[in-house]
Amino acid sequence: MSTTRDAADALKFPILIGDIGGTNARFALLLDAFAEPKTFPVVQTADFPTLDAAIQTAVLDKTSIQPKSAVLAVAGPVDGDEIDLTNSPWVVRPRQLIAELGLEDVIVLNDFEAQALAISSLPEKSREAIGGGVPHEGASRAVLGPGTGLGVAGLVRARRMWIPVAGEGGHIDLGPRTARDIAIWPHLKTIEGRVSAEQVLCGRGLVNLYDAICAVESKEPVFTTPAEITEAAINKRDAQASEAVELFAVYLGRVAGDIALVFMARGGVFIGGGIFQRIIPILKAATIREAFEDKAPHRALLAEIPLYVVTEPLAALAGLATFARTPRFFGLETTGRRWTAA
Ligand SMILES: Nc1ncnc2c1ncn2[C@@H]1O[C@H](COP(=O)(O)OP(=O)(O)OP(=O)(O)O)[C@@H](O)[C@H]1O
Repeated sequence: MSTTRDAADALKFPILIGDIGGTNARFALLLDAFAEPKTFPVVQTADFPTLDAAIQTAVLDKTSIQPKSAVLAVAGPVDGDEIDLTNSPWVVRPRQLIAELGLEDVIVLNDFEAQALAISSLPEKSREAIGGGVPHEGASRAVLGPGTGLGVAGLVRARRMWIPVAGEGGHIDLGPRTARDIAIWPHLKTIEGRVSAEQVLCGRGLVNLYDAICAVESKEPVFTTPAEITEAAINKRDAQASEAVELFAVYLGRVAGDIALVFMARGGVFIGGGIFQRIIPILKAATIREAFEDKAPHRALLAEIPLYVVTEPLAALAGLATFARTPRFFGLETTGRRWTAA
């Protein structure tokens, strides 16, 4: 059973923070309210049988600091005392973490809440603008992150707090817009007949898009992983891989524009996640920007909204750290998601 303590109740330092994706897990320790987080090397979830083993090996065995609390963000719905991860066999058991790691308090959030927390205070050096637009300081923001899946969240400003809104926005429909799209769409693998955004805008989605382009061109696909496709595109070794990466960015710009409309995100739309960071050198900003703004009858509105790529790989950890230090600045409901030692 989780307790009903409020998020505004301060956590005791040192605080272990963790961003646990389907592929990678990133950890840091927060010694006090002012120190920079002490980060640890990124680990692959597949390399450890359990989360507890990963924390023990990747963090606790590397330091003499004993955390008193933990704030973990996981890719999966947080319900109950056993939290399954969507794309990994790990199960998060907060009661077990408290008993075995000597913690007093554990908060488990959704990974896209963490991305939303990250964009509340992302420094300029950790982002790169795609085209124009001017951020409105007190306005809402939004974040999209293609990784193992496609995460989407809004960050709404109300009552002098930031309120992360993490839904399932990665599963909205993605439709064709250009003649080229119309040629490609029939070849995309669907989910129960739908081309959802996540069918295209994530690691396996990039492979889906590449395969569809090969089918249109009557070419046998030569690559099977997202990394092979981006590597071939970066080195200009393969026309279909290059087009797949270019269209991936265009479609992401298109969905980012939709999300901007949903949240009226005059504070900016941010693209996070590992894949986009890897393809920054070959991104064509003008075509992504055009896809973002192509939203009649609201083109003028979109033209004012900034679009950013998050360039800091540990942005979510920084967001979790900001929350862990000052939970009262965030409207985050932790009922059923905060566990305390008896
Ligand atoms: N060089 C690369 N180019 C493109 N995609 C890659 C590359 N390397 C890994 N990927 C893909 O990126 C995805 C993992 O994304 P990311 O690095 O953001 O991990 P993650 O944080 O665990 O993701 P998530 O939080 O969505 O589960 C996987 O689908 C992987 O196949």
